[in-house]
Amino acid sequence: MEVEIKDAQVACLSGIIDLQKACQQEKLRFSPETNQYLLYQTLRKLGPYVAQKLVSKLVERGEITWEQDEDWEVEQILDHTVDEGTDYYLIKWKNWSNAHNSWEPKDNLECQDLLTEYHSEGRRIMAKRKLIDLDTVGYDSKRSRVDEIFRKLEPIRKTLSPLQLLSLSSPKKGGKLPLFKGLITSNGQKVPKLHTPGFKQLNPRTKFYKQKKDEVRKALKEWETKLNGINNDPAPIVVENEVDLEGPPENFEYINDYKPGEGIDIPDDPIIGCECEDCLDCKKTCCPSACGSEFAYYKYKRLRISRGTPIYECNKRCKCGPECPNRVVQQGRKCKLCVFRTSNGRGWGVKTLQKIKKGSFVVEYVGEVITNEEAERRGRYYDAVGRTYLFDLDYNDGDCPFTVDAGYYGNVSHFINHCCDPNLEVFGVWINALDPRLPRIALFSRRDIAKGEELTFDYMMTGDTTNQAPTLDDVEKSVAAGLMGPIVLADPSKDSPVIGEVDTDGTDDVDILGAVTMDTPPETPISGQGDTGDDTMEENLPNKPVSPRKSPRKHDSEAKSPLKMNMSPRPIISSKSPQKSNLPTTSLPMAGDFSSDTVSPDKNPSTIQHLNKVLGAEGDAEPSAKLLPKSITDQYRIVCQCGAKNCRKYLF
Ligand SMILES: C[S@@+](CC[C@H](N)C(=O)[O-])C[C@H]1O[C@@H](n2cnc3c(N)ncnc32)[C@H](O)[C@@H]1O
Repeated sequence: MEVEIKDAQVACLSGIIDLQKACQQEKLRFSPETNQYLLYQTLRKLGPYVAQKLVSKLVERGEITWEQDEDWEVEQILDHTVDEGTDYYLIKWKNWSNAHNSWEPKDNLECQDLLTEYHSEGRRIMAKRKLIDLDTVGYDSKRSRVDEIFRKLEPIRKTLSPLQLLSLSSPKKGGKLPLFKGLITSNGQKVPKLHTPGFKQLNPRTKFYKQKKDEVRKALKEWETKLNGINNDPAPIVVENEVDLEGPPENFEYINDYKPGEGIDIPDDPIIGCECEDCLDCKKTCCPSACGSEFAYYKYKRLRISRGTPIYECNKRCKCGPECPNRVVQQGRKCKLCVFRTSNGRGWGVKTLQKIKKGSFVVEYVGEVITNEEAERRGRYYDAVGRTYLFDLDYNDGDCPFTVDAGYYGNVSHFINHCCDPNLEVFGVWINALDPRLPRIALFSRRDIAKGEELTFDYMMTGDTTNQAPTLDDVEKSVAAGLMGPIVLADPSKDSPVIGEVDTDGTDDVDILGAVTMDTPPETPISGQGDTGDDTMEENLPNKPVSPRKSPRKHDSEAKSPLKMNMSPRPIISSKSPQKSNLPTTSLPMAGDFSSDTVSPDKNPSTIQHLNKVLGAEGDAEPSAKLLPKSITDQYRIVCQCGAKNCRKYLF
């Protein structure tokens, strides 16, 4: 498919280089905002180390000039390490905060006096003492470095194009970049630094790396304990990073339930509940039916409804007790999950530490419930940093007054990544809050999931119809096969429907009842475990719609629009906005680990204050807002790294 930009034609999935070349051929130029945006994104993708090298090369060639200011003067040497025969020093820069301290190779330093002083006995002891204060600053330094490079390009970034920058890294032209010396001079000559290995580039065999890794492990263990102290689900959370030196995210607070944002009231007092003796037996009068929907679960507490059907669970006014088969999401996550560091640049992810049967409730997506307007505002920031945690509650045909933001307050679902072929499915659930605009978001397994598999859902929730309710035939087959507890999310891509069975193998599993058999048994009793009773045929037939009694709005399962992540695509060529589906993108040639070179929302000084700073009133903006003006931040697209065969290439 092609996109038309004035007279030029470029393939819609063009990378930045092709796009720029095509534009050059057609004598089209990027608008300054777009160029600026692309330049910033390019620097981020390259990471501070490579970016600095390339910028230095341009300075050296005289193609750009560099702001000569008071930066880059060594104030103090704080530490020393040797990596593969090269001496590195941890530098505190004059007029820069500790967050900008960096490791520099000896060759780049021209401050012999300070080096001599450092190596004198007394100085070393002082430096060691200081180092303790600096222990936590390392994670921020890479991001800051890219921002600083970009900031210092300010006067010339309208003329410097990302293509010009990237062309320097071509092996044909440059070969190995010569080491650019004289970076820090004591005689006033200041040029960009070049050789600054960040933590992730340090050799994992060195003493320094190992020391840092131990610190990260310790910090993650502490974070895990903290999370589990707050988590009130029956199953615990494990945290693991076998990939890099990323520590616990900052500015993330664990919560168990929705946190109402400013001016939002989440009702918690349903006006009516059911009077059933046994909710399964009186499905026609129980809560789901009264709300015009279907009974969502089998007695085994696994789904019997198809994608898009609203779930109404029994609530606090209902006569039934906690064992009621219509109380599933409200009983919390029963599956032991692990927050782990992904190895392909997707940051953190979540994997299951137990097998999960198809149709089981896995986890709820919680966060701050905010208004549409606030979501728009925050969305600009998330777009700019290439991450989003916004989830529109647009259950009712695009009418979306509320959004859930799990960016700063969330549970383990905050870390669940997107996949175009996901193993989780999103359902809207109403329990004690019956306001149709305020469903809870529950993630259920859409197929059997193996122990250790990463959990994912489709952020776009596009029109995949593979998850349908079972046909009567499916059910008859499963009953005839003597299998108990038919799981209803039949997968038409397979010859026969997938059937859930009662687990008897004693392995870690979410059993047919949606309850868990774990290494460590859950604290709460597992209700009805081992119940092998069959569901009736009638139970598997779709309920006839009845008039809503309890909920103000009846949901028509045919016409619903699914809940989905809020990631609005925007044009990158700012002058003319092509149609959404034809937008070019910022796919860059180097796939960088975003943890190391992007601005991350969880690295910022505070949550709302930070957002207010970045997105605050026009003219009153902080420097970071200048880095990413609205016109730029509106144009971000994230390249999907899910690796699925049917990958749609972009996260939106
Ligand atoms: C809800 S967060 C998921 C957790 C996130 N990985 C983290 O470290 O906090 C969503 C963000 O994760 C990243 N992400 C999730 N799925 C991805 C995918 N398939 N490909 C690339 N990035 C992905 C994107 O930056 C996205 O905006």
